[in-house]
Amino acid sequence: MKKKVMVGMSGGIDSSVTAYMLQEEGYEVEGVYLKLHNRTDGYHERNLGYIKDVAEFLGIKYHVLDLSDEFTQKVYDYFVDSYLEGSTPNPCVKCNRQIKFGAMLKFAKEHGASYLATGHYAKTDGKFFYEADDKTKDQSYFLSQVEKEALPFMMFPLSTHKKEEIIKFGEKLDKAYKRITEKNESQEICFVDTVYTDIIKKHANIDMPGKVLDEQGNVVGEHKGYMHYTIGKRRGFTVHGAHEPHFVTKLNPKDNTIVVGKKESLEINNVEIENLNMFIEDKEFDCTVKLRYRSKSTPCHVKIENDKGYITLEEPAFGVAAGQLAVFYKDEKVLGSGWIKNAK
Ligand SMILES: Nc1ncnc2c1ncn2[C@@H]1O[C@H](COP(=O)(O)OP(=O)(O)OP(=O)(O)O)[C@@H](O)[C@H]1O
Repeated sequence: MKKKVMVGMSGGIDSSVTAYMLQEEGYEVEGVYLKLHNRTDGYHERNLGYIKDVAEFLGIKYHVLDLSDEFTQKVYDYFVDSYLEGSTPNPCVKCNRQIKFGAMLKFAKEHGASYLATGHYAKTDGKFFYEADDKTKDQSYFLSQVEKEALPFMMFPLSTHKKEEIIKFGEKLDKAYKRITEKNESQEICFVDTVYTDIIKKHANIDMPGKVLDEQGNVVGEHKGYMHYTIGKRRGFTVHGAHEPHFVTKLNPKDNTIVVGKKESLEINNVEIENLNMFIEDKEFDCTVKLRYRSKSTPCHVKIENDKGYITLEEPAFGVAAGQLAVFYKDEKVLGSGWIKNAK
């Protein structure tokens, strides 16, 4: 009997090709579309239109799973609250753990699927995640908080293929392919159409001018409201009499002040992390760490004690923000990750 694979279908080219490839490989494929937002602007109808075309072409069944309440609670509210608290969120990491490889995986298992496949660019052998071959598309950073129990059920068929092959496969989808590729490229964060402040504005007054402080606490300028800034930002505030660029080093939501300093004040050598998700048992090890998506990997030493991690960097990093994720790598293998609490 053919093994069943549930494919998370977004209506985009990557997940459509994922479904097609798995069918060609001989799996019984079913699709599932997650309704993640309560949008009423035709967004879901449009995506479901693309999915219907692909499903008809492949002759597969697809489901619609409404996870909007769970998504609001676990991803959207966390996103808004983080900015209110002066930290920088990573909603895709939360979504992968709780929604896509939490609730969607549960749904796949309940429907008799042996695997859940998505169009993510990453690899897994059931025990670890690895970077995708195409490093410019790699999404292993965003997957590193997924519970290790989920890994044996995950499949990422795109990760071993070149983009040209994916396009070739896509073209075979014919009419469905043409419609999918007519739509805009998907955004970085699925619920942010423009900039993050447009979302925060719906929940808080973000335009509250305040004082810019130097590292000694002296008032040196003005800003537009602390929620407009993230660590490392260098524009949108004034610093009287400054000749060199100044960067945001700290946000103080309590008194709506921001602290700025020169480039060297962004330098950090030690990072404390919490809520770790580790794929190895070691409590002390050497590896490399990414402190932001797309940042370069920095060699480091890690010590884990009482569910907290202490990272000593071998070379300084700049502009590390509380709330972002530190992801550990050994070459292409993801060893685990934790949320950044402090950096100094
Ligand atoms: N609303 C959704 N419902 C079901 N699965 C989804 C949904 N959104 C994303 N996914 C799955 O997660 C994968 C990665 O999501 P991401 O938003 O990074 O994809 P993408 O590169 O835009 O992919 P696609 O071209 O398939 O839209 C998708 O390829 C798809 O398999």
